[in-house]
Order: sequence, then structure tokens, then C-alpha cells
Amino acid sequence: MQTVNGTNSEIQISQLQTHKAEDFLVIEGVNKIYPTADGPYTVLDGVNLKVRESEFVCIIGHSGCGKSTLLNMVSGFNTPTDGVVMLQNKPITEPGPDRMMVFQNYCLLPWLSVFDNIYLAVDTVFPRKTQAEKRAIVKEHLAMVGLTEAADKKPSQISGGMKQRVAIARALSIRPQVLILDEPFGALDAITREELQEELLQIWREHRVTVLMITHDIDEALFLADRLVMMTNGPAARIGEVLNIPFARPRNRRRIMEDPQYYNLRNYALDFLYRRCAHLEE
Ligand SMILES: Nc1ncnc2c1ncn2[C@@H]1O[C@H](COP(=O)(O)OP(=O)(O)OP(=O)(O)O)[C@@H](O)[C@H]1O
Repeated sequence: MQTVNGTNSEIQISQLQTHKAEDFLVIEGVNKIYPTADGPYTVLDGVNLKVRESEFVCIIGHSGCGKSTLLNMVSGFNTPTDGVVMLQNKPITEPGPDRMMVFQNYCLLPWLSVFDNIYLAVDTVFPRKTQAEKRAIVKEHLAMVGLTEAADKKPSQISGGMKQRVAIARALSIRPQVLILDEPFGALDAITREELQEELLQIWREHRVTVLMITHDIDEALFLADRLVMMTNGPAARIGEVLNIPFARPRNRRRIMEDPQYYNLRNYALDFLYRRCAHLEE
């Protein structure tokens, strides 16, 4: 074995670590068939994807192609008909606090305050921590999303953007390894959406959490992701192509939009979604 600046064992260890980092989350040969009144309905057919630790991956595809079905298998709320989804070499068979989901419709408990919505999650996952420790975690995460002042408000008293900040803070407060976002900003106005994208990038940078995010917005994906996974149309959808997004981080929206590569990538993705994914299906 060739050695460079070190012993054989050092190189073997670094190779192992590289291998492990690349195989952090593995989706392998996944098919999903739903039984329906009209017979079996194949939603996903042969989906394979490897996600590195701390990677930010966006998933795009036409409505109904099976994006949520796929991410629900990562969260453990759904299971593949064939194939396997593994996190750090362990098959995912059920939901767990190592994988947290954030949905478009926030899913906050309306009768609890902002503070208590997060506290409930922290208390459930860390029952042995003291009350003071749990309150400190909640405060830290409220501050992270700029909502310290809104701690005592009920969800009905805050805006959609604030609700989504609470949902993100709640998801991160239990320190998941994977953050799964299902169109999290789909219901927000354009300005709030851009603000939250910036905040999400900052949080991701600080927490180094692995992110899987469904979006319908190519610009959002180009701003946020390391890779954009483009799915073919359903039924029997699969991953058509994966686009590497090369922009340096930290990203500046204006700067990347001035980069000629931006429009090449954007046009490439649009072409895939509106022309080639249909062709692939044929
Ligand atoms: N439990 C189920 N039984 C039968 N069919 C289902 C079930 N769940 C989802 N489907 C169907 O599977 C397909 C994929 O649904 P899914 O929600 O995963 O798509 P999606 O790409 O996330 O859609 P959207 O972008 O509109 O949210 C759809 O045709 C849906 O109707």
C-alpha cells in the first residue's frame, strides 16, 4: 500500500472514515407499491441515493411523483416494499429522534405556547435532563431563530414565517442527525421565504446537520443545496439525474445569480423537469 505522510494504518483509517462519510444515509434499490382499489400502484421503482454526512440535498420532481413517499421512508413513517434505507449502516424501520421532519403546514400544537411547543419535544426526547437544562435548550433554539420575544405567544398569534421558525427550532432542539424538510417554505410569501432560506443555511452551517429537503422551486434548491436530486414523473418514478451545485459557501444570493453557471444549471434543471423527465418515462 502506498503511504503519504503517514503510516499504513493512518491511511486505512482515513479511507474508512471517507467511506463512512459518503455512506451516511443510503437509499438502496427502493421500490414502493401501494395497494389500491384498482390494484397495486407502483410509486417508486428502483431509487438509489447516497448522502454524505452534513450534506444539503434538495429533491425536486413533479407533483405526485413520490418525493414525500421517499422522505417518509427516511423518517421511518413509511417503509419500502423492496430495498432498504440505512442511516449509518442501520436499516431505518421506524421514526426516531435522530431524524426530524418539518412540514409545510408547521404542525404546532395550537393550545401550547411557542416555548411549550419546543419544550414538549425536548422533554420527550431528553426525559433525564433537569427542567433547567431543558428550558435552556428551548431558549437557545428560540434565540437561534430570533423568536425569544415570541416565547409566550400561541401559534395563532404569530405569522406563518414565525410558525415555521418554531417548527425548525423544535426539530433542531432534539439534535437530530438528519433534518427532513417537506416543502417547508411553500406556504410563505417570497420575502419571508428568502429570509428563512438564509436562516436555514446559517443554522445548517452551525449545526452541520444533514438536510434532505423537498422543494418545487429550482432557485431555492440552487441557493441551498450541495446536490439537487431530480426525479422522473410517476408512476414508477426514479431518480433521473443528480445535479452538483458548485457555488462556494457561504452563499450570497446576488453573487450566485450573477454567476453564468447559475442560469446554465437552472435551464438544465428546467429542461429536465419539463422535457426530459417525460422522455425518460417513455
Ligand atoms: N397510502 C397511499 N395509498 C395509495 N396511494 C398513495 C398513498 N400515499 C401516496 N399515494 C400516491 O402516491 C403518489 C406519490 O405521492 P407523494 O405524496 O409521495 O408524491 P409527492 O411527489 O410528494 O407529491 P407532491 O409534490 O404533490 O406533494 C401519489 O400519486 C399519491 O396519490
